[in-house]
Amino acid sequence: MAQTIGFIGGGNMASAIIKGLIQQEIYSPSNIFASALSERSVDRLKNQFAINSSQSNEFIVKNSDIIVLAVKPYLVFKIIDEIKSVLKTEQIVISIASGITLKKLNHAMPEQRVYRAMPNTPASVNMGMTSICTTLNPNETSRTLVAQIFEAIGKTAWIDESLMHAAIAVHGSSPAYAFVMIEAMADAAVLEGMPRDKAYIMAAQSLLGAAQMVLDSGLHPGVLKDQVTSPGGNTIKAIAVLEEDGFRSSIIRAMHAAAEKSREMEANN
Ligand SMILES: NC(=O)C1=CN([C@@H]2O[C@H](COP(=O)(O)OP(=O)(O)OC[C@H]3O[C@@H](n4cnc5c(N)ncnc54)[C@H](OP(=O)(O)O)[C@@H]3O)[C@@H](O)[C@H]2O)C=CC1
Ligand SMILES: O=C(O)[C@@H]1CCC=N1
Repeated sequence: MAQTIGFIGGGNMASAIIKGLIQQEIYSPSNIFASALSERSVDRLKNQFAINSSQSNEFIVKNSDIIVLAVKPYLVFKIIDEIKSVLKTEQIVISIASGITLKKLNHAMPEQRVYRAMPNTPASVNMGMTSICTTLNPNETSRTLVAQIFEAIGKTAWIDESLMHAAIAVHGSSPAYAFVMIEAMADAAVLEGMPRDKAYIMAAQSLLGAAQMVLDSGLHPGVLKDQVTSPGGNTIKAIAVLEEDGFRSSIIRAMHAAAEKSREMEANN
């Protein structure tokens, strides 16, 4: 494992990864660096994680073996311009920004070993999913280092860059769809009289369990669904309403919209 890791941008996604890395003892807080724009965020990073935080991106680059670009996509090339003079040859740089291609990253940092990754916020509880791609050759040793970081905080997949739009839709953005579903399920339970605090736990735990069954059993989700739906029972009544209301097609259209937005961002950044 590389000795130090630095995040340029210390917001939601960087914080989720930092939390996971510390919890899994992959890096000690003293070996993690992170920058943010505001003093308030710099203080939060220091107070929350006891890491080295700063408003200076140069400070992060100078102290880190691996640099993670974790700013909003429109800022990525501005930041690269800013840190270019202090970047070391062959330094490992991972961009997690959506819609920023390897072609453009490589062009902006020709001397560095560049990776593009799409993580998600469940990294904060070590249940992340990260897709990774690079143009570096298959036996490049830094691949292992990069994979180790994300494997420590969840599952990883090496993908062709052309699949990044799908990856963003299916696991980058999808925690948000799940949170909306949990909120809606809890509201429905509250409507039926369940206390709200219990309702959130019940909704979240049942989705967590269902997801774990898909991963552990290897069974088709439809088979697992059939195991819940007793003939003439409660579940099939609910499924019938979901189908009437276009639940599946709504998800498919929503994810297509996320992927389309990603394509648009690639074209414009
Ligand atoms: N959120 C998510 O679930 C996911 C996000 N991503 C990608 O991660 C990236 C970051 O997203 P997210 O964490 O949600 O965004 P946030 O807005 O939460 O975080 C952005 C961070 O960048 C900091 N920042 C802004 N300008 C600068 C600057 N000039 N120098 C250094 N730091 C700066 C901000 O500082 P301050 O706090 O002071 O404003 C903030 O800490 C995006 O490119 C996004 O596409 C990828 C996968 C999932
Ligand atoms: O919404 C976004 O643009 C980022 C990328 C995936 C999750 N959040």
